[in-house]
Amino acid sequence: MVHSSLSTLDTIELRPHPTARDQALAKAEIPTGSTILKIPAFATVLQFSQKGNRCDHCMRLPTEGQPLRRCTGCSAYWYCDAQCQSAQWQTHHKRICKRINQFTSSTVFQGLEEHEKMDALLLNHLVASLSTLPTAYNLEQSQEATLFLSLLPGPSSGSEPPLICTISPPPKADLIPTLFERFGNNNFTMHSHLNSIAHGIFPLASRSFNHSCSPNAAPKYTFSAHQPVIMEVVALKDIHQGEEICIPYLDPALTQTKRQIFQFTYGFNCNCPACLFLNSIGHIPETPTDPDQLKDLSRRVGEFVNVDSYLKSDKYQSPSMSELPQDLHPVLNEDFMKWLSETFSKASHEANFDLAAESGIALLALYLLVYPCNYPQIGMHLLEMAKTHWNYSFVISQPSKSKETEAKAAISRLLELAKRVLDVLGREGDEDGPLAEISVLQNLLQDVQ
Ligand SMILES: C[S@@+](CC[C@H](N)C(=O)[O-])C[C@H]1O[C@@H](n2cnc3c(N)ncnc32)[C@H](O)[C@@H]1O
Repeated sequence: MVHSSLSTLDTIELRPHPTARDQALAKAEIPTGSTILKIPAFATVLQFSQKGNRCDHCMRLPTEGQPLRRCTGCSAYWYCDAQCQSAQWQTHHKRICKRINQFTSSTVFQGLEEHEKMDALLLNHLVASLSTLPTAYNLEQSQEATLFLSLLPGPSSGSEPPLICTISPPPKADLIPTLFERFGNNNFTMHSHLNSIAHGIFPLASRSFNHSCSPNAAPKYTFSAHQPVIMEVVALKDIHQGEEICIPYLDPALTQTKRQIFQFTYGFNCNCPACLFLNSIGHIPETPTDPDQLKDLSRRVGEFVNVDSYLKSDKYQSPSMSELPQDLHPVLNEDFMKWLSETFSKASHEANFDLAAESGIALLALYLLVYPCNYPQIGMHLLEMAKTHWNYSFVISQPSKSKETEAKAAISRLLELAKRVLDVLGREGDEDGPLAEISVLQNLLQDVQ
């Protein structure tokens, strides 16, 4: 049975899928950049690295002159102001405030891996909020709760984490395992400008979207005062009526590890063209260690992908991964992307411009090969390339007039491409993100004499 909150959506409808139960199909034409679904988080938990840096409720960073206020009961949760604190108190904090410190310092909790600790806290936030329903744990009183229970369980999640809150009456014995077996399969890692900050539950999105390594849509997260985080699923390209809408469950660049993660965490094998091709290769050759061979691979992947044409022409079409010749298969090794990314970053910071330009182009080529067009990683990298070019041309060196004109044109093109890609997903996450940065740089570029 399709849940009522889904049947009322005017963008998608669920249809049976051969192996994934259902799939979300576009009800009408969906243009690039449109919002397909917009929903608030049902339960969230901040990553430990973000604790005390962001509000535990709305997840915004504090504004200048207004430090976060700490819960005086437990000292373990931080809020923008009384409104955020009160909202979270009502939804779940009142059930856990007194016990949270004892819980997090217990040997059971301390013995968990980092991600298990996050799951434990998220589960507790979820259970505590179900206990605050008009009749405790009567899930029929919450559309989101019944929808969460209707989600597909993961293959095996291990033993469920301990609970903090003991509510009277306690939940039925099978509720906690039933919730927890849906965690691995359905929870989202929430991010701001590609940095992960929290985990969250968004039942309607979980019920709707299957995975693709070449997704036509992606989730973004927006923060606003006193509200739970909002997830928006945005079309990365024009989606035709009847087409399946898929999002990425994992970074498509995880060429070697994603297969295992799909099997163990999600319980399926991805049969997208890229995964079928990667499976057909079997073992991806090691990345060479010889610097000349690495340089040669970097140059040739750029040629294969035709990065020059991407940078110059607006009619660029990236080649399919399956066309990659055998002698270039080592570029698909995750170590190669890691090496390129580290080389680019180090060279940019050390103002080694030739190396930064060379590795930056090769990394862009690899991104064009593994990511679909308009994927935010591509836009973020184009912005980094523009900033590196800027630093070299206008901060570090004193260019001649002709070199300056050349540099301005190259930087301006990189910024234009970065904006074009990032505009598709649109503003998300924290204030002053990459789109704001692009606009500042574009204005500054106009001022360069
Ligand atoms: C978050 S749910 C997606 C919604 C699901 N189709 C449903 O009907 O509820 C995730 C589960 O859907 C299935 N799934 C998602 N993407 C898939 C894919 N590309 N191929 C096969 N199964 C997939 C897997 O069982 C996975 O664990």
